[in-house]
Amino acid sequence: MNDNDVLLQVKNLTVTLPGKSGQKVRLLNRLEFDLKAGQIVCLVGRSGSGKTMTALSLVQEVPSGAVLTGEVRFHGEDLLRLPQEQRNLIRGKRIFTIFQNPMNSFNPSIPMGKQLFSYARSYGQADKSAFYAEMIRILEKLNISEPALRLKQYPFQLSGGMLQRMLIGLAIWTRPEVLIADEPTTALDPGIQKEILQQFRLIRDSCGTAILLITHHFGVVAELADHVLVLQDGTIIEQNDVFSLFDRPEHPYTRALLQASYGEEVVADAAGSEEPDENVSQ
Ligand SMILES: Nc1ncnc2c1ncn2[C@@H]1O[C@H](COP(=O)(O)OP(=O)(O)OP(=O)(O)O)[C@@H](O)[C@H]1O
Repeated sequence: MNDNDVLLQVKNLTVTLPGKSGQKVRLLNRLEFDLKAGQIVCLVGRSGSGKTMTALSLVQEVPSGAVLTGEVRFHGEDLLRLPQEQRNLIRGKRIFTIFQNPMNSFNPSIPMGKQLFSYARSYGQADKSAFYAEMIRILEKLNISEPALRLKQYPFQLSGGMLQRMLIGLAIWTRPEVLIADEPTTALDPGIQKEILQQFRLIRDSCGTAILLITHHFGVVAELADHVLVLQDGTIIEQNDVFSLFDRPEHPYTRALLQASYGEEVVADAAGSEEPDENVSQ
């Protein structure tokens, strides 16, 4: 990897909200980092440190009233200054996002397969049966039972964990240049978590996708990350390659995070969080 491989370059990224007494509240403070082709970057930090806000900022989806400044350069072009139409062409296929609540990503009144194919068609996939066959293969790998049936069902008929895997499946089908995933496996059981993380590695290896993965788990970081960003109160207080960060964490906050998760298994978070009933609303 060299500097020419930088796909996404974040400079001075700041998000402010108007506060009660007229003072501005900074939710993100001058973030600077790069995502290179084929690199997995993990973003870690305590709850409320701004991890989700960072992901939202990268695709210009900050809450209403919030002001986003700085630069998010994709192949050198600043997304914050691109016309909406051009941004929309990049978002979705070239930059794919997986957020925590998968229900928000789907239209509740359209069967899963139909909306997945409609997405695929908008990116040039004309052959419906080839698309279904490929999606079914991907969904099987993600441990979705009866994938052909699931594609006929509506989102409300699937559990949250299944919807999340549908979205992850679509990301795998898409082979994006950049994948931004906010705690994508938290709600899933340990075996499935491992498989999904493995799939992320495969996308990276086979397509050179740059992945920004938000996680609470240093076990996941140790297993997947090339580079780590540590966020505290909206500021990146430390970033380093994964080996250096584990060997020589410089900031006391990073050391505290590492200590708190010392001995944690890769999938410890999901232990005991069994996936809910698949046919929630049937
Ligand atoms: N819609 C919103 N409007 C105003 N402030 C918000 C909004 N969403 C988040 N915040 C604030 O932004 C800050 C960062 O929140 P964010 O959700 O990014 O944290 P996080 O690190 O992702 O936390 P968690 O690990 O719990 O998901 C917090 O102070 C939060 O209160």
